[in-house]
Formats: sequence, structure tokens, C-alpha cells
Amino acid sequence: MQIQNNQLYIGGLPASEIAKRFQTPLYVYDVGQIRKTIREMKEAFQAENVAYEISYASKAFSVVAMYDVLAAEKIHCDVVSGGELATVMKAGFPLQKVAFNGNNKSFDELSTAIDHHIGTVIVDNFHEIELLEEILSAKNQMQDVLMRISPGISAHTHEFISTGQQDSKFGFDLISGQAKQAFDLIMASPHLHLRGLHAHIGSQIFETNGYSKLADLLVKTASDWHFQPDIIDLGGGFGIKYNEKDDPIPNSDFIHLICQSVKQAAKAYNIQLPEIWIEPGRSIVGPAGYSLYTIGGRKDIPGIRSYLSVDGGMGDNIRPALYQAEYEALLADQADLPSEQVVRIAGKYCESGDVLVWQQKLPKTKPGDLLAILATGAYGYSMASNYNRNPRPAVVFAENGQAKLVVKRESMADITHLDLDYEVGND
Ligand SMILES: Cc1ncc(COP(=O)(O)O)c(C=O)c1O
Ligand SMILES: N[C@@H](CCCC[NH3+])C(=O)O
Repeated sequence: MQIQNNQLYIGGLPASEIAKRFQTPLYVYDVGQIRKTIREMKEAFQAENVAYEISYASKAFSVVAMYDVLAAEKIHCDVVSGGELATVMKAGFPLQKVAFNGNNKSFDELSTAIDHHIGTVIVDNFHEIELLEEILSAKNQMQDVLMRISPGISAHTHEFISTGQQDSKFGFDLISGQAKQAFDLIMASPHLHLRGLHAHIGSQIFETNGYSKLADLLVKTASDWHFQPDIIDLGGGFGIKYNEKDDPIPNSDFIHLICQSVKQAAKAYNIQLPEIWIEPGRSIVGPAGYSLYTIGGRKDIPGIRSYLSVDGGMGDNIRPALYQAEYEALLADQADLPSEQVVRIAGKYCESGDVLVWQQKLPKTKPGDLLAILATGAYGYSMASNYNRNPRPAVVFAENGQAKLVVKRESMADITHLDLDYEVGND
């Protein structure tokens, strides 16, 4: 984040100028910061002298322009739906560098992925093995796969975004022996080429313990199965700073620890060092994203609290309502002014839980002021909805003093365009 002369700058431009040009509510990404994060991650791997891939988790933010950045930075990505796959394809991103994750990929989704020669399918369950067999035998094709393991490791994060515990819908359960059964099926398949093991323990993680346990477990599992993996994929999950209470571990430290843990485990269990893959989403795009809103009405409840309402809300960022997520905001063109009040920032949606920032210190405000919420780049736009039939905001990429519209604001025509007239008695 850069503040100069009382102004928040994003990608070398004052946020207020960007908002004036593209209106609010608006998502703005500092593309230079995305590139910097990716490059730092690559450097961290290179310092460990290991073979690696960084596979950006599309679910954090999946739009065509994002894949252009990933392609330019030469990293991989994963997708979890036909929609993310279609976005990757629209961007012309090389499908060989794409992995397909997800616990209920459909026949059609898998067929499309296979038709377009997707690099890797991350097999999640027994039904998927059957679907893959059916599709691949009909096409007489082979497919590289990883196997997703549910490792029974809990990450210390919000229950809704913790995925590695045994009681999870994702992956093959290791503890009950189902993972070994799946391994045997995949190894026996003439169409599936198992390249390695995958697991993901959760998101917004602030401690390294889970990753070292996971690295050890995946490598030990491979060794127990007498399997030499080409790849060990440890998923994503690196935590980021949303507000002053958050003290995340630098991405480079996570990567250092992951590499050290895999190296140690490979030595201990006597397998050759595999390629190390990670799937970060939030840590790549989260800190680079800003939501800009115009302040509207205000309600002061004596002795209780003050609400400031803005022109967006839970439709463009559901995370506070869904996970009690905490963010930090500032006035984009009065960024240096001292705080004079503590307010709750509410959205315009017809829902009491429609809050964007629970407690925010701000200078004095008036209707029309521009509010920027920080670090909204991950799981904000990608989880946006049309609740209350509000249009989803536009998305702008800013870099080197240039701002470019990369996703249009939805219009009222977009909001209603799928609705058909219903007349009783007529077909
Ligand atoms: C399988 C998998 N990989 C990667 C990610 C990305 O996680 P994050 O955005 O926390 O890096 C997720 C989401 O939690 C996931 O489920
Ligand atoms: N949507 C979650 C993270 C993704 C969890 C899915 N694996 C969030 O906003 O924090």
C-alpha cells in the first residue's frame, strides 16, 4: 500500500482518480504487487535448489486478465469448476499448466478438460476414478493425475476454511485405508498415470507446523506404498495480513519450511526428492486487491454504535458475513488525516449481517467520501453475488500509472437477462 500527499495510490495512480473514472463499487488490483509476490515465491524455491511449480488457486480470483498475468509470470494454475476452466481457456492460458481440483467434478467438466488436454487432474474420490476411466477409455487417452489425500491434519483457521481434518468432504481418507484402496485402483488403471500425492490443509494459516507434518505424512505415505512420486503437492493456505492483529509468516519462510520438510522426509523415508508443488491463491492476490466504495448514509445510535453505509456490501465481499472476517479501511483521499471516530461499515444489502468492516477508526466523514477496504483481492470478487439483484462491481487492473478495465460492471440488463416471461397457460 502506498500513501502520498494524503492519497491512497494503487499501481501508481491515486485511488480517487481510478474511482472517478470507473465509478464505485469497484475492485482495483495492483498488478505490480501480484507480479512481485509471484517472483518472490519463485526466488524462495530457487534458493532451495528444488524442482517446483507454483499453481495459482483460481478460486481466489478467476478472470481472464488474471490468467494473462500468470502466463506472463510463467506459473501454473488450478481450477475447480467448468466455469474457471472456461475462463482459463478464454484467456488462452496453456492447458498443460492447469490442474483440475474439486470434490464433485462432473462428467462434462472432466470431458472438456480431457478434450483440451489439461495437464493434471487431481483425483478426489472413487466416483471420479470411474468417471475418468469411462471418459478416457472412450477416447483411448491417458491422463496425468495426482491423488488428493485427506490427511487428518487440522490447520488452525476458521472451521469453514479448514480442509485437512479427517471429517472433510475433500480427498481420500488416509486413516481408514480408503486412500490406499484408491491408490491401488489408480495404479491398476491403464488410463491414469499417477504422478504424485496432493493435500490441502486449509486457508489463511499462520503457523508452519501443519505444513511440516503434511510434508512428512505425504512422503511417508508414498514410501509406505512403495511409490516414487514425481510430485508432492502441499496445497495452498498461506495466511495474509487483513488488519493490525494479523502477523503472517512471509511466503518465503513458508516455502523454505515446506522445501526443508520435504527434503528431510525424502531422506528419512528413502525416496528421491520429488518436485514440490504449492497452490497459493490468497497470498498471491489478496494483498494486491482493494475495494473502493462511496460513503452514503449514516446512523448514530446513542451509546451503542455508528453505522456508515456504502454503495456495495456483502454481494461484493461476503467474507465478513460468512467467516466474521476482519478488514481495514481508510479514506482514499484523506488517508493521512487523524482518526476521530470508530464506526461499523455496513453495506446496502437488506441483511443485518451485511457488514464490511466491524470496527473502523476513521477521520470525520461525509456522504460522497471515497472509502478503500484493503487486502480484498482474494475471495472477494470471486465470491460475489447478485443478492438483492445488485449488479456485481467492475474490476480494474492498475500498473505503472495506467489503469485498465478488465471486467465490466454488470448492468441492470445483465441482472435480468436470464429471466424469461412467465405467462400462465403458455409454453
Ligand atoms: C485444494 C486447494 N488448493 C488451494 C487453495 C488455495 O488456498 P489459499 O487461497 O488459502 O492459498 C484451496 C483453498 O482453500 C484449496 O481448497
Ligand atoms: N473462500 C475462503 C477460502 C477458500 C476455502 C476453500 N478451500 C475464504 O474466503 O477465506
